[in-house]
Amino acid sequence: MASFRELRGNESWAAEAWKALCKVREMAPLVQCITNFVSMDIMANTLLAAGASPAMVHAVEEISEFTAIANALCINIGTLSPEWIFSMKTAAVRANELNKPWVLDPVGVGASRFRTERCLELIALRPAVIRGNASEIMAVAGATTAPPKGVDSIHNTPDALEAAKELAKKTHCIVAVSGAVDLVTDGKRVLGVSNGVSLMQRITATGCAVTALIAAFISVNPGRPLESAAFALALFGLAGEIGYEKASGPASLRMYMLDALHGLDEAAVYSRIRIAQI
Ligand SMILES: Nc1ncnc2c1ncn2[C@@H]1O[C@H](COP(=O)(O)OP(=O)(O)OP(=O)(O)O)[C@@H](O)[C@H]1O
Ligand SMILES: Cc1ncsc1CCO
Ligand SMILES: [Mg+2]
Repeated sequence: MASFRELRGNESWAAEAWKALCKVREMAPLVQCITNFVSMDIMANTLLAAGASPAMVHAVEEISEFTAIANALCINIGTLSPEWIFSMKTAAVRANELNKPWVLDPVGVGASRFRTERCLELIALRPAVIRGNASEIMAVAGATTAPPKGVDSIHNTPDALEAAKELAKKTHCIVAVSGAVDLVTDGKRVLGVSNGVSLMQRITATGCAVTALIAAFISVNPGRPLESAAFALALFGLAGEIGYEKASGPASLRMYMLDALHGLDEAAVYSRIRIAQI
């Protein structure tokens, strides 16, 4: 196989994605997750399958000590309640104090005033990455006033591109929009990731899981949040593609996808990662 430096275009993205995955496997970053009840299982299993170490810790009494030992923090507003919001904000502030990266998943934002206002307050605390589906990113950016369909998207990622860029510029966060082609932007550059299978949308909380994976990838490459987000999305999508080869529906896809993420090897990553600068 050609050396990393000789590679160009998609092959060089693949080489970097592989390197990033190896680093996650080597360093096994501890990812603190304050996440919704639905997602806890698949999120923890996704992090473990990728080689990271998950911990679902949300009691406010523990935040000061726990965020201090975590390598990254994932905050997800899926099953929001007032006590959890307090934990989320406390953890985000603690992560900022300690210079640890944190990512935000704005699940179902736009569905209620409570959810939208709390989400905007969290964004004001400056996550490294905001990852949502197209409808969520458009709602956060104020680009749609149409009520969302709960936690599912009613838009495609190209519909959200301008909103994502504006949001990234305004907030100084990386914005990642998941869908058939995932889009990741810092407001200027845009990376498109076309790995994945549509059946992944039929498994609850795959989006939540990939947001936590982004946190793991950023923690091992803190200077490169844009690329780290793209690598996590691409590798998770690739695991979905490989899992799909054996799956007969969403339940078996969930199982085979986790197996595929655990077993991802250099050959598969080099030949199948699809990332492009748009
Ligand atoms: N049409 C599609 N084709 C291929 N992959 C897709 C498609 N839609 C979503 N995905 C992939 O599925 C994963 C979950 O993305 P999705 O946009 O469904 O997240 P979400 O709506 O936030 O999900 P959840 O709220 O259930 O966690 C991502 O890895 C994404 O790339
Ligand atoms: C189904 C569901 N409801 C709140 S959070 C969640 C997980 C997918 O976002
Ligand atoms: Mg979601």
